[in-house]
Amino acid sequence: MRSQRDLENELRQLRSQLKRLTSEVERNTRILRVSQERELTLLNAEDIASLLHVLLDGLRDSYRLDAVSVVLADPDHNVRHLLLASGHEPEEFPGLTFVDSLGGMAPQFVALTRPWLGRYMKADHALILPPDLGLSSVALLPLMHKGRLLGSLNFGSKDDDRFTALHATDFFSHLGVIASFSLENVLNRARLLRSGHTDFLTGWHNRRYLQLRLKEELARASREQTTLVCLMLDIDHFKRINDSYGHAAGDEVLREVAQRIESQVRVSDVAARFGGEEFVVLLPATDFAAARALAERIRASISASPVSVNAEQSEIITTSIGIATCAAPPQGADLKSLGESLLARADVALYRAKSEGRDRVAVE
Ligand SMILES: Nc1nc2c(ncn2[C@@H]2O[C@H](COP(=O)(O)OP(=O)(O)OP(=O)(O)O)[C@@H](O)[C@H]2O)c(=O)[nH]1
Repeated sequence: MRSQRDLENELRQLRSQLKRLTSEVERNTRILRVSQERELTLLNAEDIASLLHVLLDGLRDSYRLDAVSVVLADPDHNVRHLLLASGHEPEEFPGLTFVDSLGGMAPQFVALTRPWLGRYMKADHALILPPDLGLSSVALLPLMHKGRLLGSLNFGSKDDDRFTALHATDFFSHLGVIASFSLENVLNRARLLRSGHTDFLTGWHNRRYLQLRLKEELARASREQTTLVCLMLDIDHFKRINDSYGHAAGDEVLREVAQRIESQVRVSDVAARFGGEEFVVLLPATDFAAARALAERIRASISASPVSVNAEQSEIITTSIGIATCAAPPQGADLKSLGESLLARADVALYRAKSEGRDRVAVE
């Protein structure tokens, strides 16, 4: 039979075990509650800026992290412009980095389809989480949309054991999915607000408008039996402007280039910003010789005088231009594929102008 003392000992042990378990359950309940609250805040974010605040500051406080960062692939600067259009500068969000491509940011990005947890290595992770914070472990959560890696949400801790390859990653996967969904949601809301036919940066028409007008102009060319010419223009080595002077300077250059093109074309021409640093001009009822002369004038007007990149500095900007022509389409022609082929041929010519040395006009 067990003695009174044994029983008392056992009871004491049980009590302390119960206390430990209760506090563990309480802690887990608290973490679960905090996680659920955070997830709701993420899902309810109404705009990009609020979402970024929740991701960067909210998650850091809720999960008591030493650092949080977000890296987003934004090669066409679309996300940055949506952010600017909502009245916020990217610089307001320390911890947010935009890149043209994720490759080279961290070796794990090559195949980041699930969260990666492990040691913080300066050589591998300095571009995504600052090396001067004394971080010891990291969790990299992929931000995906339709199977494509859009970026990553990154957690850093000074604690070696906080994120290790031994940890279960279900919690992080779930959070990554919620964060990705919330990001796509606020981006779509912002895009909707700005949909329409105007390019926010230059005030020019955008690609959607160009595609509509292209079909209309081809229909007219078919009706009136005239030729339609397409100029596709791309700024040379534009990445260098962004890299040397920053994104805002790059934007200024884009605006100035748009103005210089505009000053050369007729009101009846259709000019649009086609993509990042690419512009398209459609010239209805124009013959090839006139179109080529105009392309040369545009090219010369852009490189003729330097463009200011900030209050003190300016740079000579050059452009490459590709020209393609569509002869009067026969009645009943497939205008959609004619339009696609015209743009594609202008793009091939543009590519040739680039490969032949840039700052020139090339013909299909
Ligand atoms: N500031 C700014 N940069 C943009 C925008 N859209 C695209 N870009 C940048 O434009 C650059 C285009 O670079 P690339 O396609 O490598 O071409 P490039 O440097 O112009 O070189 P080439 O075309 O080969 O002469 C990328 O760095 C984009 O991030 C924008 O709206 N604003």
